[in-house]
Amino acid sequence: MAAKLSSDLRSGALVYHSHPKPGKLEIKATKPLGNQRDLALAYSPGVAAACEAIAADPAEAARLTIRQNLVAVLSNGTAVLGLGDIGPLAAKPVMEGKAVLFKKFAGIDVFDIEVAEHDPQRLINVVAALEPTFGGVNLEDIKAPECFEIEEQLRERMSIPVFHDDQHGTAIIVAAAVTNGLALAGKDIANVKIVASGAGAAALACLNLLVSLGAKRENIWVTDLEGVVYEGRPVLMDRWKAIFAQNTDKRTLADVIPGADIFLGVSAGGVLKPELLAAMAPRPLIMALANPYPEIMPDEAEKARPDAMICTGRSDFPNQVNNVLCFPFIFRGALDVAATTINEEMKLAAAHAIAALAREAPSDMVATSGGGAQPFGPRSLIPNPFDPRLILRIAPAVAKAAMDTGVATRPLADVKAYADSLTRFVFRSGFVMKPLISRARENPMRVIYAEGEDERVLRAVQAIVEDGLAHPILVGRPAVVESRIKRFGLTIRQGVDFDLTNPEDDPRYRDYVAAYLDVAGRKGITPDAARTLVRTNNTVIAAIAVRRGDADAMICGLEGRFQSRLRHIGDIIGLAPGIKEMSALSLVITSKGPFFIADTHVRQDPNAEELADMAIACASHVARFGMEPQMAMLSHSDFGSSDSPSARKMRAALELVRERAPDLVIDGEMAADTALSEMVRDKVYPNARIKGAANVLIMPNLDAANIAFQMTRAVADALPVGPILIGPAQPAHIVTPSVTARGIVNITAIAVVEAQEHARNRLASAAT
Ligand SMILES: NC(=O)C1=CN([C@@H]2O[C@H](COP(=O)(O)OP(=O)(O)OC[C@H]3O[C@@H](n4cnc5c(N)ncnc54)[C@H](OP(=O)(O)O)[C@@H]3O)[C@@H](O)[C@H]2O)C=CC1
Ligand SMILES: CC(=O)C(=O)O
Ligand SMILES: [Mg+2]
Repeated sequence: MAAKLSSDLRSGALVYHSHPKPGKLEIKATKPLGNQRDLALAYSPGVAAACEAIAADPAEAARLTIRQNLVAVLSNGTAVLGLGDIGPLAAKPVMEGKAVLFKKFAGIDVFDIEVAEHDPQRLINVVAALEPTFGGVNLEDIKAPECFEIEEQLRERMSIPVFHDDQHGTAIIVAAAVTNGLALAGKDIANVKIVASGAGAAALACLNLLVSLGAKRENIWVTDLEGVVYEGRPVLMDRWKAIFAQNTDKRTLADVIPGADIFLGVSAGGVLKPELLAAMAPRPLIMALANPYPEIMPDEAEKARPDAMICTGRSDFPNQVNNVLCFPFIFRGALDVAATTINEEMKLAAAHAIAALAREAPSDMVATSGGGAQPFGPRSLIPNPFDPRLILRIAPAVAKAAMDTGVATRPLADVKAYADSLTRFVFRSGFVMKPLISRARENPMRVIYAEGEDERVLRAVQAIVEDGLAHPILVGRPAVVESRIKRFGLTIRQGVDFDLTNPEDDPRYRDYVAAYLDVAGRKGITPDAARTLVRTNNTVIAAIAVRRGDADAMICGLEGRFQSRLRHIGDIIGLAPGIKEMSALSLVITSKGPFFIADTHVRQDPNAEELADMAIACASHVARFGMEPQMAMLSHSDFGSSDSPSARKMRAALELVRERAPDLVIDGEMAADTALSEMVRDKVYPNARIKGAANVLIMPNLDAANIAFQMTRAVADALPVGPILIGPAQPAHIVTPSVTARGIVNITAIAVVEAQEHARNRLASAAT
């Protein structure tokens, strides 16, 4: 008997589904509906314009409605996971689940549709009639053999992709796992023996795709509820199964499994008994993919065959061979070129992209998803579902295959630009960071990382090197860095991809001590203290490297206190001309857009002068993101409504900015809602200079700034970038201990672009 769900998982899942409100989905409006005019545009009479445009040209539906991004996840509930024919209502949680995965992994909107219809022909009519609603149809958990006929007919009748996920999504990911598993075992697909348990939707589609990859039909043995599928079997046969019928007197799974290189289980929990594994070929690939209970639990399989590579469909074991690795991305690619179908070439392109991705070094984002980030090997034959590169690799490959085979009705002008644009689904910071990432790549500078042994830095450096953003220098002990790189399965190499400064043994040690004494000797630092610090304090080492020109920018702060890091940077690197004190600008990316907050980390209670300096300095940092700064001096007071000292301070700061930088778009003093909503602002002070939502919020003091920043992060699930340190003479940034590897990549791009500007300024001043 297969293991059942643990009571902890069962009760956790029921709470997850019922709280805080029932189900996993809701409909969200994407347009404002706040006044009479919005109503007239969204609905009658304005909506008629959109209707008439589509009536005149149906292609306009892609521009004026959600259709091109909307997929039906449709089931009649006849083969729900491995739970069987539990009916359409009980299938609804699975369909809602698929909808969430489509949205989460590929930004595709889904209506889940559960149809109470067993009759294939009537179901076909229902689905075909839905064509005007959707850009694609994902058929789900419809049992074999009816599912074959249903899909076949719908593909003929409909001009949008119809894709039975249990067949083809599963087949694609199985093909990728088999490709990689056989490569590791050193076996050729043409010679391997494959034994399948299950002869339904998933099994037959997987076997067909394996045959197109080179597997020999005579090497494939299929079993189902009746046992071995053999020629002339009188019961439970259909024309799709018959393709794999063998001329044999073998009748059971136990009869056919000896010598098998691959066990493909897409049937039901617990059907593969551990004692059967002993007779399998060396280094067998065991795919126990029934959900939620696999044909054999991995621990049992491992005990019986320690040399086996084991996959399941579940997320709580390594090697999750599940169609979630495919369906969001194959639809993304198909929808983005308005493909009329998903054909064999598109499926093979997806399978190859998935197999190839697993062989790349693991991604930093997988490490933070809790899914583990194992390097390619028997326990990591295929990518983790949280691997952000899935969409970046699969969707463009599929879109290109659709274009190459002539089924794309809206071909892409530039596949590379399309692939770049997909980063918006991966990194919430992707769009906002894009201008800086592109500029960093143009001229990567040397960035030194004080905490060069930290896992997040190493994972970030892998991404930075792959993306060509910077030449990293790690402060760290070579043996530690080396062993961690190996442990995390990264491919970066010292001396090739990054340089190393070893605090315990660097030939420049004496010079660094001398350089440190040069700048800090007059601040009470004795030579003895300097020698110790230059051996033990990695922030000091990184800062001296920047000062001496051994690096162009530094990043520190993964551990320790912000203020002590700041002091070292101030002492060693010093302040840029015209800057009296440093400050910190933080970016938060929310669902309503990005905005900057200053000063979130440095100055306790800046006066009007200091606030004005800070606002002017912030503007150039914001401009690097390709945004026009719309700045607001924030207060509890709205345009003079209060005369408190802090309101007067913000008014005075505004006046100073206006004198010193008259072109800056800035206004105040104003409350936060006045700054963020034009509608509110129009009521308070319609003549304000800023337009739309302010994107730079200058706060009256550190408490206000830091609280606003942390609250936005927590309440709005906003993504932070920074803090960006403003004011050091050369680029230096202090991240916070909660930073992720992606956060380090982002701040690196910022530092590189700053360093490029410094280099240009140095050249310009040398020339004059
Ligand atoms: N990991 C993944 O990504 C995926 C996993 N699956 C899993 O695969 C399984 C099958 O799904 P699907 O193909 O859609 O369903 P189908 O109903 O189309 O097929 C089920 C097949 O399994 C066979 N079967 C059922 N019980 C047993 C048993 N005790 N012993 C041997 N064979 C059995 C059936 O035999 P018969 O033909 O005789 O009725 C049938 O051939 C499910 O557990 C599902 O969760 C499916 C899709 C994706
Ligand atoms: C994963 C999936 O689609 C299934 O088990 O049915
Ligand atoms: Mg399914």
